[in-house]
Amino acid sequence: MAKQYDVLFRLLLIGDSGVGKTCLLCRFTDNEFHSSHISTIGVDFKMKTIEVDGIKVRIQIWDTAGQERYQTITKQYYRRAQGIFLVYDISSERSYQHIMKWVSDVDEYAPEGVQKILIGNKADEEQKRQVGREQGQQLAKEYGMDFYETSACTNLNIKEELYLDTLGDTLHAAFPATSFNGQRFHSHSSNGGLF
Ligand SMILES: Nc1nc2c(ncn2[C@@H]2O[C@H](COP(=O)(O)OP(=O)(O)OP(=O)(O)O)[C@@H](O)[C@H]2O)c(=O)[nH]1
Repeated sequence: MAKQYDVLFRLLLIGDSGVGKTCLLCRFTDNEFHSSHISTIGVDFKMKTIEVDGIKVRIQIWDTAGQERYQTITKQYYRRAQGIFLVYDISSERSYQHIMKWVSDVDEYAPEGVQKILIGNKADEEQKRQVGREQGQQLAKEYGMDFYETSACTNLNIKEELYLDTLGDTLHAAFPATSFNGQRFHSHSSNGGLF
């Protein structure tokens, strides 16, 4: 049977409960949005395969429960991640304040040098905004992270570039001939679940 991919990357979504991690994942992989909040139990994942300059890149995106009671389980997944999205909700100052705690968990449990990306989600909720864009930029700068404001609801900034930015250096190291400027031919998704 033909090999289904050339390289596999694991990305992890972390952040407080309710910031929109599951919705971001559903947008990434299935281009869907659900308005209900069903808290993730433990860990879940979905996959997406994209083709970059002829290289089949399988991206496994892990969605972790934000609730404190699952932290022992979720932290076990940090060490296998190549990229970590730290998510807060722009309408929740509290979720933004907690990013410091999530960063210290990454420092403790993830491999050294893992790519970190700060995400301010729910950017469509302008009227309820409690966290300025500059605050996000400032925090990202402080910790050496890239920063995006997104909306899983309106599909703002949720595109392949978001994770290709994260993985670009790693992919380039594995396939030096790849420029990442080539045409992306197709992508498809599949689901998987744990717990
Ligand atoms: N307006 C708006 N609502 C969103 C957005 N993303 C998620 N939500 C809503 O926020 C709520 C929580 O979203 P989830 O994706 O379930 O949150 P989570 O971070 O996975 O939560 P846990 O699984 O408990 O950790 C749901 O009601 C979503 O519909 C967004 O970009 N904009």
